[in-house]
Amino acid sequence: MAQNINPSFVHFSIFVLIILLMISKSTSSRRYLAQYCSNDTMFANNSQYQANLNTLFHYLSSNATNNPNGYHQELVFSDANTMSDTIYGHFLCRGDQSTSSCHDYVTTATTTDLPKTYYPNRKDAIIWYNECLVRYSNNSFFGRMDEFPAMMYWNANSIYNNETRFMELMKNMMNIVIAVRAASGGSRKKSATDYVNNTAIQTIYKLGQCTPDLTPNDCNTCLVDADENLVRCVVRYEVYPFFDLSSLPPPTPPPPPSQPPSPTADSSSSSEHGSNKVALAIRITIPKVALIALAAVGLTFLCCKRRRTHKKTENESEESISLVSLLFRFDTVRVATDNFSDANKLGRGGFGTVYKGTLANGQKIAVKRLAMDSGQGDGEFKTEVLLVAKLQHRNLIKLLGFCLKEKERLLIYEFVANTSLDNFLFDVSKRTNLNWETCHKITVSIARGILYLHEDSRLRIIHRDLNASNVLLDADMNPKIADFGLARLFGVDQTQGDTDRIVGTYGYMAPEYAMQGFFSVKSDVFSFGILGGGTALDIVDPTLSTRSRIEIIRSIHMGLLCVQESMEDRPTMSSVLLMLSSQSLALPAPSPPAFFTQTASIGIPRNFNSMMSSPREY
Ligand SMILES: Nc1ncnc2c1ncn2[C@@H]1O[C@H](COP(=O)(O)OP(=O)(O)OP(=O)(O)O)[C@@H](O)[C@H]1O
Repeated sequence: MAQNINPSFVHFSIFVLIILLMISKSTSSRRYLAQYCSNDTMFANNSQYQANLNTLFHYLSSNATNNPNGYHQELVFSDANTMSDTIYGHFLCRGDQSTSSCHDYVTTATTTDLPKTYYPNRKDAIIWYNECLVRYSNNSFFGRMDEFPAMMYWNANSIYNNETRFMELMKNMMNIVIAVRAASGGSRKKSATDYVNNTAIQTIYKLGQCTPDLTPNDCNTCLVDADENLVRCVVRYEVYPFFDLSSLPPPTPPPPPSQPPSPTADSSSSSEHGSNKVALAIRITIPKVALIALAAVGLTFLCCKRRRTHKKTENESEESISLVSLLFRFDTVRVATDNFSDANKLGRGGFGTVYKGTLANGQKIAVKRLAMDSGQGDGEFKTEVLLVAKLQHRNLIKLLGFCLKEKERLLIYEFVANTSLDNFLFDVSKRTNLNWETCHKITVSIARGILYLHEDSRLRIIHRDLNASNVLLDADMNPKIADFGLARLFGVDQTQGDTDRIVGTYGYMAPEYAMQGFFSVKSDVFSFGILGGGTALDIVDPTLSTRSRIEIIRSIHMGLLCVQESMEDRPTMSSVLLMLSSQSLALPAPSPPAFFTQTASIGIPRNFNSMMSSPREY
C-alpha cells in the first residue's frame, strides 16, 4: 500500500497519474505498462512531421536489430538550418534483455503501440514496457537531466513491518552495489542487477540502469537519487527474479574468516553477489530483519533521461553515433576550405565537387559539396550520412560529419592523402609506385572492407558502385572504400533487392544489375572481380619474379571467378579473402565471364586455362 512506501513516491506517482498516465490497453503479447503523451502539441495528418516520425520509427526499429547495447538515439529533421519538424527519439532496453527481445519490443512500440497511441497525433510520447522504453519528442531531451515525464508502477502487496529497515536495505543495495557497477559499465551499457539472498525478508531482486552515455559520476548520482526521489533513471525491485539471473556477475569469494565486520558494513546490507563488504553486511542484518513478515513487495519506477556528450571514446559503438553529433556548421566548413576555393578543389565526381580543407585544430578534411542538381535526394543523402558514420573499418573511408544549409549539402570525410586508385592504375608514371606487393595488399584490404560491409558490420550493406575511383589510398597506400551514397540498407537476412533506378559504373556492374536492376552481395563481388583482377592485369611486368607472377595469375583467376555470369557461381567475399590469403588453396576453373565478348571484359588471355595448369611456365 502506498502509505508503506516513501511518501515522496506517492506524491510523485499521483502527479504522474494526473498527467495522462495510461495503463496498458495493448492487446499485443508485449503489453506496455504505460504511455505518456503531452496534451498540447499536435501534428496534422499527412504533415512533414508525420513523415519524419515514420522515418524515426523506422530508424529506431532498424537500429534495434542485433543491437548489443540495447540503446540508440536518433534525430530526424527536414531542414537542418531551421531545424523544422525535428524529432528526437531513443530507446532503452533493460540490461538483461537479449538483442532479439529488444528488437521485438522496439518494433512493437514503433510499428504498433506508438502509432496507435491513445492520444493520436501528439508531437511527443513515451511508452514504457517492463523490458524497454521508447520515447520521441519535438523538443530535444538529449543532454538534459529530465525529471519528467516519469512513471512509477507498483504491485498491491506491501511491506508489513519495519518498512524503514526494508528501505534502508534497498538503498544500500543501490548505493553500494548496483549504482557502482552500472556506473562503471562503460560507454556502451550501464546496467546492473543484484539480489539480497535473505530468507527472513524474502529474496529481493533489484536492477538499475542509466543511458550509456552518462558519465560514471552522473550515472551513479542518477541511480542513487532515483532511489530516493524517483526521478530520471530506470530502477526496479521485486521479491521475485524479474530479470535474467544469468545477467548477474559471478559470485565473489567470501571474505577471510578472520576479518571482523566493519561498522559501515552493518548499515550497508546488500547481496551475497555483491562485494565482500556487502556479503558481510547481510549476515549481520539477517537477525535484525528476521521478524519482518513480508508477504511481497514490488515497486517499479521507470523514468527517462538522456545526456548527450559530443566527446566520443575510441570504442564508441555504432549505435551511439547520432546525426546531431555529426552536424558541422556551414561557416566552419567554409572557413576550412577557404570559401571552397579552386585551389582546394580535389576533384569532381558524379555528385559534386570535392574540396580539401583544414579545421581550426589542424585536422585535414575532404568536403564533398553536393551539386544541387546531382539527383541525390534527401533520402539518399541521409542514407549516406547514417551508413558511413556508423560503419567503421580501417578500409572504409570515415565520415566525420555533414552540413545542411538551405540547399547546400556537404559531407565531411577524413582526408586521404593519395587520392584514388584509378589515378595510379591509369597513369603510366604513377603506376610505377604500384609494385606487386602493394597491389596485393590493396586487393586484400579492399576485400576486407567489402567483407565487413557484407557480413561483419551490424548492418548488411551492398555498395553497388565499387570501382577504382571509389577506392582512396592513404599515405601508406592503405585503401579505403568511399562513396556509400549508393549503398542500400538491409535487414540482417536481406542480401538482395530490386531497383528500378540503376546506379553504378558500367564496366564494373554485374549483368543482372545492369540489365535487370537486381543487386546483391554477388553484384559487389562482380565489381570486386573487375577491380581486383584488373588491378593484377594492369601491373603485369616482365621483370617480375616467378613467385610474384604466380600470385598475379592467382589474382586474375580469382577475378575471373568473381565475374562469372551466373551469380550463384561467384564466390562470397569470405571465400575470396580465403583464396587471397592461402596460396595453396586449389581454385576451381572459372566459367566464361559476363560480357566476355565485349570491351568491358577484364580481358583474360586466350591461353589462361593452360597458364593455370602450369603457372611456372608463364
Ligand atoms: N576523402 C578524400 N580524401 C582525399 N581526396 C578525396 C576524398 N574524397 C574524394 N577525393 C578526391 O575527389 C575526387 C572526386 O571524388 P568523388 O567521390 O566525388 O568522385 P568519383 O568517385 O571520382 O566519381 P563518382 O562520384 O562518379 O563515383 C576523387 O577522385 C578523389 O581524388
